[in-house]
Amino acid sequence: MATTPAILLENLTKTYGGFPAVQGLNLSVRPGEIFGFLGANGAGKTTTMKMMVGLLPPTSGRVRILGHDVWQEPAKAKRAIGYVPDTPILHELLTAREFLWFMADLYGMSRAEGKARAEELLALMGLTAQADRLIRDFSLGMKRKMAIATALLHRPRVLLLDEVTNGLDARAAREVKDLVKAWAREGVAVVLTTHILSIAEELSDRIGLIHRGRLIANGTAAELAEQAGRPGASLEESFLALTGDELPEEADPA
Ligand SMILES: Nc1ncnc2c1ncn2[C@@H]1O[C@H](COP(=O)(O)OP(=O)(O)OP(=O)(O)O)[C@@H](O)[C@H]1O
Repeated sequence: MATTPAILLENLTKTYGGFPAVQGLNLSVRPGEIFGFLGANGAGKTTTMKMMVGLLPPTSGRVRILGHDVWQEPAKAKRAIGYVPDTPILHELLTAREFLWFMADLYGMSRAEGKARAEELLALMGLTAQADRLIRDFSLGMKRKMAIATALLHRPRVLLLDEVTNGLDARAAREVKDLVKAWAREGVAVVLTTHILSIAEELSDRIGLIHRGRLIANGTAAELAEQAGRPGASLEESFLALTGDELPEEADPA
C-alpha cells in the first residue's frame, strides 16, 4: 500500500484581488523527504507556505498534511506541522525560556514536559546561556534560533522552513543544515525555501521551481538541468534558464 504523503497540494491557487500569486499547484512530499522550494522574488513561495500552514485561505484547491485537510481538520493537520516563518513572530518581552514554556502550554503539553522540552531545545540551539534574557535583546540570528526551537516543541512530522538560515552565522547555518538532514532521516518531511542555491542543492532530495505562481520544474538538480534543456548544468544555470522570460510547460506533479 502506498504511504500517505506527508504533504499533498492539490490544484492550490491563491489570487490577491485578481492577481494570481499561486496557480494550480500540485505537489506531494513523502515522509523523510527534503523538498527545496525555489523561485525568484515574488514568485509565490511564501504565499504557498502560508497556505500549507493554514495561515492563508486558498482561493481554491486544497492542502493535506498526513492526510488531514488543513482547512477541514485544522487541529489534526496543525498538530503535525512545525513552521519557521520568514519573519519570526516572538514575544519580545518574555525571556527565551519563558517563551518556550508559554508555547508548550499553548500546544497543550504538561508543565513538566514543556519545561524539559524547552531545556532540550535551548541546548540544541546553543541558547542555554541566553535563556533568561529578553527576546527583545536578541540578535537576528538568535531570534531565528528561537523560531526554530519553537517550531520543534511539539515534535512535528512536517517542517516548513521559510528562509531558515537567514541571519545565521556560518557555524549556526551549518548546524541547522545538519539538523534538517537528521530530522529527515527520522522520517520528518521538510519543505524549505531559500535564495541560497547551494543550500537547496546540498539538502534537497527534490527541488521545485515556482515561477509567476506556477510550478514549472520539479526533480533533482540533475533533472532540473535536463528540464532546462542543459544537461549537466549547475542549479544556478538551470534556475536562470527556467525562470527566464519564456514560460516552460508546467512540471508533472510528483
Ligand atoms: N497580502 C498580499 N496582497 C497582495 N499581493 C500579495 C500579498 N502577499 C503577496 N502578494 C503578491 O503575491 C506575489 C507572491 O508573493 P510571495 O510573498 O508569495 O513571493 P515569494 O516567492 O515568497 O517572494 P520572496 O522571495 O521575495 O520572499 C507577489 O507578487 C506579491 O507582491
